[in-house]
Amino acid sequence: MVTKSSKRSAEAADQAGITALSKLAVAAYEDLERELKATIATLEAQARRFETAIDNISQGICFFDVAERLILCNRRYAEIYGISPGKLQAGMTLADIIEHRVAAGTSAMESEAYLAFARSINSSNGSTNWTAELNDGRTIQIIHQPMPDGGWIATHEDITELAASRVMVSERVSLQALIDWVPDYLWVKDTESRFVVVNKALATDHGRHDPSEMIGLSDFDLHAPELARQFRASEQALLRGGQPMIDKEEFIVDASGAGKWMSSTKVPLRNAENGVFGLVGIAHDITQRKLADDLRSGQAHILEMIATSAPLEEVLERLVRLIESQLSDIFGSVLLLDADGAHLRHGAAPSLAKDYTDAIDGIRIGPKVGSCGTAAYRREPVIVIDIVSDPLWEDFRDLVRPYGYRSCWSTPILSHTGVVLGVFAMYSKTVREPTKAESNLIDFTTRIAGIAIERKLAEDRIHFMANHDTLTGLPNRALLGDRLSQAILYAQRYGRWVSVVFIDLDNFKLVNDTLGHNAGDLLLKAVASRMVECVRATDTVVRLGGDEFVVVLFDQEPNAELVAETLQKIRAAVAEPVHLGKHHLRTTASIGVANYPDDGATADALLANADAAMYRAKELGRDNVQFYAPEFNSSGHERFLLQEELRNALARGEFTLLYQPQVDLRSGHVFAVEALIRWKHPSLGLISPIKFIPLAEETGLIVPIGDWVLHEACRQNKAWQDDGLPPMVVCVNVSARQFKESNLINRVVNALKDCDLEAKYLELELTESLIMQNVDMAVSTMNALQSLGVQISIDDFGTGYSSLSALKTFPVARLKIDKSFINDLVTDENDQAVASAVISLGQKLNLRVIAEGVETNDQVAFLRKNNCDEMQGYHFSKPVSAQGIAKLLNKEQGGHTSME
Ligand SMILES: Nc1nc2c(ncn2[C@@H]2O[C@H](COP(=O)(O)O[C@H]3[C@@H](O)[C@H](n4cnc5c(=O)[nH]c(N)nc54)O[C@@H]3COP(=O)(O)O)[C@@H](O)[C@H]2O)c(=O)[nH]1
Repeated sequence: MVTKSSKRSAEAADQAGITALSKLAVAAYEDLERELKATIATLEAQARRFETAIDNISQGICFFDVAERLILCNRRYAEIYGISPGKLQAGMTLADIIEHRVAAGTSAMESEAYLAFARSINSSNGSTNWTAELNDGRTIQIIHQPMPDGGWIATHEDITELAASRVMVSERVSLQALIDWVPDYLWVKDTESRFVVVNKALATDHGRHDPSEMIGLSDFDLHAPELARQFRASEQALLRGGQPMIDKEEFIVDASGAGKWMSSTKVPLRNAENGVFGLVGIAHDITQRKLADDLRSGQAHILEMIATSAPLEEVLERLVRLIESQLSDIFGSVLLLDADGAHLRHGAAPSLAKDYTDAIDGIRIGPKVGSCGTAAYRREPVIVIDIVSDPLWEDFRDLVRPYGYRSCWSTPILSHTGVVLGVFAMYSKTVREPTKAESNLIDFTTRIAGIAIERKLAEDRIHFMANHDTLTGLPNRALLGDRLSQAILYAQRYGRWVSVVFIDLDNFKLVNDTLGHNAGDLLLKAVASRMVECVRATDTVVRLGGDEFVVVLFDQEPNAELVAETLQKIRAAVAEPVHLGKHHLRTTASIGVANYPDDGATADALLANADAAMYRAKELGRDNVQFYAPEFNSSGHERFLLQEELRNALARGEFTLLYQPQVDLRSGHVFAVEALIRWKHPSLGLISPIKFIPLAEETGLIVPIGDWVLHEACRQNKAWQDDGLPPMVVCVNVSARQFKESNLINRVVNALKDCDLEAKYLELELTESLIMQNVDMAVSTMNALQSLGVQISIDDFGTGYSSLSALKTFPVARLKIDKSFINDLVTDENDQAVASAVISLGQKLNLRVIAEGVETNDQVAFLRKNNCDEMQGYHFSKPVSAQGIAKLLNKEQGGHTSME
């Protein structure tokens, strides 16, 4: 039971309890509040740390509640979407934020579409990873994680660059297979010239098994530094300038060490903003085309060299170098076959060891002389695969060993007529046969080398012919000037003499005319080689033409006697008989000498003076030596004066005629006279026609002078007849110039008419050489003269070039054997041969033959014995005046002067 006190006390106790409880409650609340504050502070600190932390991560992050309100987002999120952080407040709806993004151009889609999309992925169970392609071109990767309360957390990462590389990588992966099929090099490089994409061809040639091994490498990892620098420099320029490089030829060395010519094209790569972010390259191996081009242009160049007469050594060297540039491990060599046809001489071997080429220079060809000597000998290619074991090289193995050549393929170089000109050889340091390409190049080289060598030989021949006499092989006039000038320079420098010797063979023409040109040629050759034997190798013997020679005695002691000794040697050598079958030909020489410096300072002066001296030798009866004397040349001035005098001589009546009788050898009676002109100069005295007739010819004065002779001879002949002397023929010499005058016939007709002389008493003497100048014209003029009744004879017969066939057609009555054949008739077999040949020729052609210059009984006896018809000469009478002839004929009529 409950009492009052107990109730009160119970109530008091309740009050105290309540107070205590309330105190406790207050205390508990305060504790709680403190704790709560502490907790809140802790939480706030955590929240700040969290915010700081999420603000510093590289991804954007955002939290949304179930009502699509923003709880939290970091700074990166604001950055990614281009919204100022101040605008992004907690509590903003997703729709608001999307509006901001649309406005900033950083939305992937329109607001409604985006909201729908966000809600759909938020309603899915798990997280969603997706990429948003923003309107501004960036790619954002978003991982959306729904929360159990219906809100969500999402991270946003800008993966634009990554996406690009991913594209590249994925494209690369798909392209790789494709580009690996391409045989050319294909690659992509970044802006640092590092390979990003490489095809198999490029990787393999640069020693990489897989193209991926090349990624990240640069040219410095593939090529020599210099080449790599060049590539980098050009690529950097291309990347900077943005201009492509098209088909540039570049030389590289690949991993195997082989050199290659590439035609490279490099094009800059541009992104959407047109910025250059790399380059793509493609390179095509043009080594073969380049070699073919080089071969073609090298070939053309070599042919041009040949055509422009470049030195043979240069042509051959170029040729060998061209071949070597086309091949690897090949050393070319050209050896030339010597003129003796037995030895090989160095031609060109620019890459062979010099000691080796020196050692084989001059090697004799033969059946077992390595590759080259054997090829030249056999006239066929000799392919030695291994020098060490091939028996052909047995004798040369030790020679070649130090140089390491192991195979040698030699092919003869042939002329177009198949003559061996040399050999072309390819040496290799490996034991092998030639490849097809090498064989083709061997064919090409031997052909071109053949052309070059043949051309050189032809040029040498032409040069030799231009400077030498073909008959004797002696230098000719062209070379004379050069040699003489050199000799003068030398003599000038060392105080020596140069002797210039003019040599003219005496009566050479006779040999030619009587025994034929072959005999003449043999005589000239024999005489030429004898002259060469008489002088030193440094002297020069020149044939000027015909029977004229010049000897230049080089580096002479200044001593005329020593020069004379050499000349006497030459003279004696020339005079030695030359045996031609049964004939023993003998000739003599008229020699004139002029010495530098006494007789002339120049080549021309020395030659002119030596010539003048030679003429003096001729004048003095031939077969002698004359040293030049200044007075010889006064003849030039003399000639000039004479010419002036000659012009007036006719008007002044200074000419006169002498007559030389011609005698019939059988009856001994005079039947004709030859009219011979004389010039009686008032102060110079009697001048020989030998001196003035050539001058009259040269000046044309011979025409009026010849006219005067014709008239005077006809007049005198008629006068003799009128004086009662027995009628006879008067012979008048007609010179070449006169004969060519178109009105010669009229002149003759006039002379006969004026003098009232019957034509049959006039005979015209024409020289053989005059007739032969123009046979047709001569024959027609002779026919015209003959039809007048005038007789014609051929003077100086034997000294010209009449052919028998031509002679038959000449309307001539007589042949006159030149007196040069009569001079030594008794002693000289040749003269005898000529004289008797002319006599028998006359008999055959039914022509009378007269010998002129007959002086001795022996000559007369020979002529009679050989049935010569007539003679003229000092033996019977010298040329005499007209009165002298009258006296002589009167005596003859009285029976006192015949030859019997
Ligand atoms: N166009 C003309 N030419 C003429 C004329 N008159 C002469 N000539 C030619 O001049 C050359 C020299 O003549 P010339 O000095 O008169 O000599 C002649 C004779 O004197 C000489 N001869 C005669 N017999 C002998 C002899 O026994 N011994 C010897 N040493 N000489 C002799 O021969 C000359 C005659 O020669 P050719 O005429 O060949 O018969 C001479 O070429 C004359 O032709 C003229 O008017 N016109």
